[in-house]
Amino acid sequence: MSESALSPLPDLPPPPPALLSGAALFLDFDGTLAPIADTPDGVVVDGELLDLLAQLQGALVGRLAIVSGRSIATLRSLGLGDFLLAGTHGLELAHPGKAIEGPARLPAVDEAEAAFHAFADGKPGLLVERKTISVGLHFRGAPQWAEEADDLARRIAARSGLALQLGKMLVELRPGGADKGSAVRALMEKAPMSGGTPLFIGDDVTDEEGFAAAAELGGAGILVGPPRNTAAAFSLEQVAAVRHYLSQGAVRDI
Ligand SMILES: O=P(O)(O)OC[C@H]1O[C@H](O[C@H]2O[C@H](CO)[C@@H](O)[C@H](O)[C@H]2O)[C@H](O)[C@@H](O)[C@@H]1O
Repeated sequence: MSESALSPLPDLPPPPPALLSGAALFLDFDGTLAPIADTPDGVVVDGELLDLLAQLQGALVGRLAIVSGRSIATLRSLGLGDFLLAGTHGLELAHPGKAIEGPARLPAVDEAEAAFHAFADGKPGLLVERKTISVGLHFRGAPQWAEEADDLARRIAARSGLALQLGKMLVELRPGGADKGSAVRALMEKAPMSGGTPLFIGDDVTDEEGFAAAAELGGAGILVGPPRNTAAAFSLEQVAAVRHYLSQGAVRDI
């Protein structure tokens, strides 16, 4: 029996509100700011969240970035265009009102998308998500296909050179060369994020590189959700707890 099976992972402590003071705040989106929904399109950004983010952005003198697996085009279409955005797991970057910086869509991604469609056709509940420079295969609506979806994505990654990105009930194929950790490091070198202490809040495996980069740079990560092996130092239970935590920063003079 493995050691992890014998000893349950310890609960991480909740983050002290004082961490928000002087923070350069990196926020994951799905599962952190917005609850997980059945499908990618089922997520709505409510006015309360936008107000909270705007207040924090003001209190932190602009040191707030949303770092998501979603493409920047999608984040903007969700109403998040007034914030500094890192999209597609750190591959894309955009300042409010400015052009998106990032690689072009590769032919290999189109081929992967065709292969995902061929696999998903006739299997109700599977969903292919076409993203600007990547493609996802979601099995939240048909978890019985999880293993085969994973096998397929691994095979395509091995022959195409695309990076396999695991997510919540999701496999994704994308160009390599960046992750949420590299996004944190790049953003911390320049205004508005430089000068703050990085604090990364996220729930998914793609957020682990963000937690590690924040810790390396003298800050910390906050894991949203149950205990797991993580580079985060603190945890919050769920989206509502994240919003409550952030609201303490929004009303203080930070
Ligand atoms: O880095 P994130 O902002 O957390 O984005 C990660 C992925 O989020 C979305 O998928 C996840 O959320 C969906 C809506 O709640 C859910 O239906 C799905 O099962 C989750 O995997 C998004 O669709 C992906 O593109 C992001 O990579």
